[in-house]
Amino acid sequence: MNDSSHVVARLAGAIKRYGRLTALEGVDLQLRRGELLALLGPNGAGKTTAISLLLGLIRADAGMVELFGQDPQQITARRRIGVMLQQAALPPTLRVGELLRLTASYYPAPRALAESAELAGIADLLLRPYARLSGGQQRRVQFALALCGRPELLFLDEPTVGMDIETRQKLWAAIRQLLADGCSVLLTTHYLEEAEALADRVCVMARGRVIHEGTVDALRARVASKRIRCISTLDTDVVAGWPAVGDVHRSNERLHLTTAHAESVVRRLLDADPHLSELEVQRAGLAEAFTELTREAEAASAASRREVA
Ligand SMILES: Nc1ncnc2c1ncn2[C@@H]1O[C@H](COP(=O)(O)OP(=O)(O)OP(=O)(O)O)[C@@H](O)[C@H]1O
Repeated sequence: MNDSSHVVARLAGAIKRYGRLTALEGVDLQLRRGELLALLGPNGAGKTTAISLLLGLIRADAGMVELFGQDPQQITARRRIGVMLQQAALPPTLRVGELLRLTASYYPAPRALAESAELAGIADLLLRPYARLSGGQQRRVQFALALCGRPELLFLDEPTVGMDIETRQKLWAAIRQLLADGCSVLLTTHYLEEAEALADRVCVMARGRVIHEGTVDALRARVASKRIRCISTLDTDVVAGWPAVGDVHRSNERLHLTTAHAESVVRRLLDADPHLSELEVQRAGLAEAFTELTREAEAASAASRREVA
C-alpha cells in the first residue's frame, strides 16, 4: 500500500500564505486508491485550504501538489475527480435531473442518471427545481453531482451538515459503496462519529500543520486516557489529588474521572472506598483524543510564541 503508484492525491511540504497569515505551514498528506482519509481539525486549521490546493482552485507558495501524479489544474486530472464543497453555486432554475445530466456531460464515462440518483437517494427529486429544495435535499443533490461522473476520487467537504440522522446514515452507506468500488475519498468533517464510522485514516490539522496522522484506532490509542465511573462517597478533591488523575467530577452519587493509568487508580479507589459499586472503565473515544491533541498543539504553539517574544 505504500507504493507511490497507489497515491491518488498528494501534498508535500505545501505552504500557503494569505498576506501575513500562513494558512498552511508545510503540510504533507497522501491519499491512496480506495481509502477514505478524514481531514479533521478546529475552525481555521487549514482543511479547506488543503483541499483547495488539491482541486487547483488556489496555488501553493511552496511545496508540491499532485492529483494523480499531475498538476491539479490539468483537465485530465480534474476529469477523474468529483467535488462536494461547503458552498455550491448552482443555477437555481434548473431541475435536479437537468443539473445531473449537464454535470455528467463534462465527464468521459459518467454513471447513468438513474444510478447516480439512486446512490444519492434523490430519485424522487429529479423533476423538482433545485432552488425549491430544502437544505438537506440540496446537499443530497450536490452529492449526486459529485459522484455522477464516476470519479476515482471524491472530495467531500463537510457533506452531512444540515442532514437529519437518517439521511446522514444513507449518505454514509453510499460512501461505503463507492469505497468498495475502489473510489478514494477525502472527507472533511466536524462530526467525529462520521470519521469514526467511515475513515481508514484520519489526519488531524491545527494552525496550518498536520499534528497527527494514522488510523482511528491509532488516534484513540495515542491518547491513553480512560474514563472511570463508579458509585462512591469519596471526596472529589481528594481523588483529584491522586497521581495520574485528570478531570474529576460528581453527578449525584456517581463519581466520574479520567486517567492514563486506569489499573492503579482503580486499585486505589477500591482500597479507599470498600463500599464502591458499579465500577466502569471505558477507553477514550475519538472526541477525547481529538480534544487532547488540539489542546497539546495549542500549548506547544503558545510556548513557542513565548520563546520568540
Ligand atoms: N481567501 C482567504 N483570504 C485570507 N485568509 C484566508 C482565506 N481563506 C482562508 N483563510 C484563512 O486561512 C486559515 C485556514 O482557513 P481554512 O478555511 O483552510 O480552515 P478550515 O480548517 O477549513 O476551517 P473550517 O473548519 O472553519 O472550515 C484561516 O485562518 C482562514 O481565516
